[in-house]
Amino acid sequence: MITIKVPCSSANIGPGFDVIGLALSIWLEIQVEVSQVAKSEAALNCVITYEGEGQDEVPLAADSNLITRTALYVLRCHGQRAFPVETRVHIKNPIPLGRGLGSSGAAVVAGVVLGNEVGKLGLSKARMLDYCLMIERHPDNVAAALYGGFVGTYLNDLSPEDTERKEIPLSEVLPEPAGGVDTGANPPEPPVGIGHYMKFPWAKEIKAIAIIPQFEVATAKARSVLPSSYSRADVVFNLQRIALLPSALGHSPPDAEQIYLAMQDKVHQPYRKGLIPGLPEILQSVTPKSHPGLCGICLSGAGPTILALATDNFDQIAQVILDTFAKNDIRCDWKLLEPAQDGTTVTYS
Ligand SMILES: Nc1ncnc2c1ncn2[C@@H]1O[C@H](COP(=O)(O)OP(=O)(O)O)[C@@H](O)[C@H]1O
Ligand SMILES: N[C@@H](CCOP(=O)(O)O)C(=O)O
Repeated sequence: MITIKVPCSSANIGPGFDVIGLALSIWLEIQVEVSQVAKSEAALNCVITYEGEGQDEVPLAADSNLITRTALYVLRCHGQRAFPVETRVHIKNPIPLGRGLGSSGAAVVAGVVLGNEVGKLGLSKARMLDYCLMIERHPDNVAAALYGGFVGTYLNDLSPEDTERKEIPLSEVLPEPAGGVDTGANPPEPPVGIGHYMKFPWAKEIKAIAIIPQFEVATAKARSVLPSSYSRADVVFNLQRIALLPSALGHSPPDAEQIYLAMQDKVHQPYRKGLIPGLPEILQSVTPKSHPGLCGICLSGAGPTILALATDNFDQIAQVILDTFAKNDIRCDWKLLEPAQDGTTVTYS
C-alpha cells in the first residue's frame, strides 16, 4: 500500500497575500492500492472511498473528485489515459472544506503525488509544484503543503509562450467530468519552473490557534471581492510589514509586539469583512498587551478561519475569539496546531 500524507496550510499570515504559507498539523491521508486484476469494472479503473470532512458532498467518481481528477491530469500529460487496473484510493480527510485551511491546496498536492506514484513517473517535487500551479494558481498553499513549514513563494517571469501555456483556462487542465469516459483530449503540460519557494525558520515557541467557524467561504468568492488595483500607500504598508514578518516569526525568543505589527494587512482582510461577520472586531479582540502570550492574529487564507499565533494562554485567547464570533451567532471549533515541517510524505507498506 502507498500512503500519501499532505498537511493543511494557512496562507497569507496577514500581509503576505498569495506569497506566504504555513503548513500546519492536520493531514489529508490517501491510502492507495493497485490490485493486479485483469480488468476493472470501475470508470477509469479507479475506485474511491472517503471518510472525514466533506464525506457527504465530495464526489467519488474519478473524473469529478478533485484529488483523482488532478491525478488524471498528471497521468494524461504522460500518455497514461486512465489509472492502472485497478487503483483503489481511500481518502481520509480531517481538513475542513472552504474554511481557509488549504483543503483544496492539499487535495491538489495529493492528486499530483497520486498521479506521480501510480504512473511511476519519478517527478521531482519542483516539477510537481508546476503541476499543482496549473490547477491552484496561487502558490502559497500548495508550496507549503508540498514542502512543509513556513514558506515564501513566488511565480517566475516566464516567456510569452510559457505564460500563455500557464494561463490556459482551468477547464482545459481539468476538463468537465465525462461520465468516466476518456474524451481523448490531450491536456496542456505545465511549463517548467512556474513557481518557486523558500523555507523560513520558525521560532519553536510559537503555536497556531485555529478558530474555525461552522460556515464555508469558497476561496473563489473571497478572491472575487478583492480590488484589481491598490493605492500606493496600501501597497507600501504591506511591503513594510512583509519585509519584517519572516525574521520576526523566526526569531527566538519571539518579540510579540513586533510580530503583531508585522502581521497587519491592508490588501485582503479589509475587503473580506463582508463575508465574515464581525471580522474587524475579531482581529482587534486580542493583542499582546490584552492577552499576554499572543503574538499576532490574522485571517487564515481566504477565511473564515482566524489564525492566532501564540506562545502561551492558548485557551484564553481562543475563548475571546469564540465569544466575539458568538456575538454574531457564529459557532466555531478550535484547534491548537503546530507547523508541519515535513510537508507531503509518501510511505510504502
Ligand atoms: N479532500 C478533498 N477531496 C475532494 N475535493 C476536495 C477535498 N478538499 C477540498 N476539496 C474541494 O475544494 C473545495 C474547497 O476549496 P476552497 O474553496 O479553495 O477552500 P479551502 O480554503 O478549504 O481550500 C471543496 O468544496 C471541494 O470541492
Ligand atoms: N492567497 C489565497 C489563499 C487562499 O487560501 P485558502 O486556504 O482559503 O484556499 C487567498 O487569500 O485568496
